[in-house]
Amino acid sequence: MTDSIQNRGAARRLLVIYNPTAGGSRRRRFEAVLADLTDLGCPMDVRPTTGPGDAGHFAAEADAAEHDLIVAAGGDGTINEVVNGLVDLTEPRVRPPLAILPLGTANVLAAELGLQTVPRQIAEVIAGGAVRSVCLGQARGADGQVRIFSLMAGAGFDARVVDAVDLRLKRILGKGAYVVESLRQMCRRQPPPLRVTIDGRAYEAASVVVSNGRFYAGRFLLAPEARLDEPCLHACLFRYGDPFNTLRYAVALQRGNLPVSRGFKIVTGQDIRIEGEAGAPLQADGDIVTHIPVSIRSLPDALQMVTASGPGLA
Ligand SMILES: Nc1ncnc2c1ncn2[C@@H]1O[C@H](COP(=O)(O)OP(=O)(O)OP(=O)(O)O)[C@@H](O)[C@H]1O
Repeated sequence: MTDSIQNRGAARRLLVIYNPTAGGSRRRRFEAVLADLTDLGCPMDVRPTTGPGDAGHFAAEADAAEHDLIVAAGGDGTINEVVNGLVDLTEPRVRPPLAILPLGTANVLAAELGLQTVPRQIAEVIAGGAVRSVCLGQARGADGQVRIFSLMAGAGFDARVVDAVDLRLKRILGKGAYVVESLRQMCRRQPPPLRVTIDGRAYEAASVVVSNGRFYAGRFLLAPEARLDEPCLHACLFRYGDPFNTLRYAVALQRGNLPVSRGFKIVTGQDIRIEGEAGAPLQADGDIVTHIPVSIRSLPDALQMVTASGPGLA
């Protein structure tokens, strides 16, 4: 499939799955990219979503005979839905590769793939960027449902923040809403530690983020050795959960030195089990998808993606 799309010669035929509410509506960027794609000769069908779930259904219905590429236009949540629609583990069939048009607040996957927010650059990557295999993660939660993630899955502090963040405030403040919720969560009761088992070895942590890529919450460095095209998950273990250390971790993340901070450790692995207080939430790619206990594993070469030459690729 990769070769056929690159050797076809003709402009890529696109199916654009568009979340009009992403990032508090970045309509101008969206329209500028579509205009540039038209300039570059790409024929396209645009399918706007009307609510949660649509993006996944549109992706699952995509037909490689009609479209050469799916373009997920939205934030990391929309991209996650599209990825879950494209990767059907029970009934594998040929589906078009995925490109992204970042319109969200954090756009972590765009950062991994080396995409900027300049419309012309985004359009050029969609129209002509190389197609590569990337690895994904799979989380099976307490409800038995499988959810796929491209970036990360987290339990503990960050999942509680994602779970409780005020979505109306997010529309107004963007990332600032997460800062407000983080401060609120710091003042709340600290739950018992998580037990994280990585390829058979057990660890204890206040929080864990299982990362498939390098970045977190934008372009902040979390797991420097992680690469999307390598089949290995990086379990980032936060030993402490008290307010002082949580604040210290947040400052270190901002400064780029979290990976060498005291009480932070990265353990790589393929199979990861997270246990702890029953019913505690698990976030994947920035949305709550299930609850612990959860089993996570790496899915090698699970998806074809259009990329620039980003830092998140080996
Ligand atoms: N038309 C729609 N109306 C309301 N919600 C939608 C619609 N389409 C998709 N959604 C939901 O919006 C949620 C958030 O979307 P998305 O993550 O793309 O944007 P964002 O939250 O602004 O960006 P980021 O993830 O970078 O913070 C998704 O989980 C998706 O289910």
